[in-house]
Amino acid sequence: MTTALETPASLKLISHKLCPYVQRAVIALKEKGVPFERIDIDLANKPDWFLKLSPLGKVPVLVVTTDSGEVALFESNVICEYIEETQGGAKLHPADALKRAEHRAWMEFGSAILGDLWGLETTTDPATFETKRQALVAKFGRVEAALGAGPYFAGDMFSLVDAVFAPVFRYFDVFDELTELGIFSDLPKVRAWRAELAKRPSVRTAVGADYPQLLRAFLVRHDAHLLKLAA
Ligand SMILES: N[C@@H](CCC(=O)N[C@@H](CS)C(=O)NCC(=O)O)C(=O)O
Repeated sequence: MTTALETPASLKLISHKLCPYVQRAVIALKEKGVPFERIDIDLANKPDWFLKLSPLGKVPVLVVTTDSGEVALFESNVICEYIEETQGGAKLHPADALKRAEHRAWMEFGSAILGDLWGLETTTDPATFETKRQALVAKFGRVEAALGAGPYFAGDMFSLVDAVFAPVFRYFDVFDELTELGIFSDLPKVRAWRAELAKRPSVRTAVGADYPQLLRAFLVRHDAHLLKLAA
């Protein structure tokens, strides 16, 4: 069935520079070569127009304008799926339904693992910090076990799983450096995958060379207790 939504006239991504959920949508758009407008907002002082658009008050939101009007899509994985379904360019999902479902499951995993990190960020107790750290190490161990020969999650094909995990790794790298999480030391396939993702032009544009510096400053400002835990 063809609907008006399948031919958007314009795409506007409501964004925050440091948000790894936004970055996965940017990567998908860049991989497809789709023109879009990016509007950064201040999450500490959300504008009213944004709160009207975003049911959860979270970025990203993709505002899709068609002949019938505007639709504000939220949830980054849903946005990525919409981009994949409606835009030409390289395919970012496998053609096989079972493989595609597997990929979607790993996209969810990539979101959940970010949530686990944020649970750890708010911890002030060293014992809880260590328990959560070990849980993360175990989860990345599952990622290691799921990886094949590379260079990407699905071999030669860059997919939405790669788009989801590339910003996750960039986020963890900064966090790892500040707190000595030591998550990746025994995970050679994850390390190799992470290095390949960092080279990808879409990832470099979406995450930006200044990202580690900006995120580090943000974490130090908002999560100063972590530095004490790591000391
Ligand atoms: N499940 C959401 C998560 C998005 C999310 O947590 N975004 C954060 C920034 S990285 C946000 O907007 N936080 C603002 C808030 O919660 O007030 C998605 O995948 O899009």
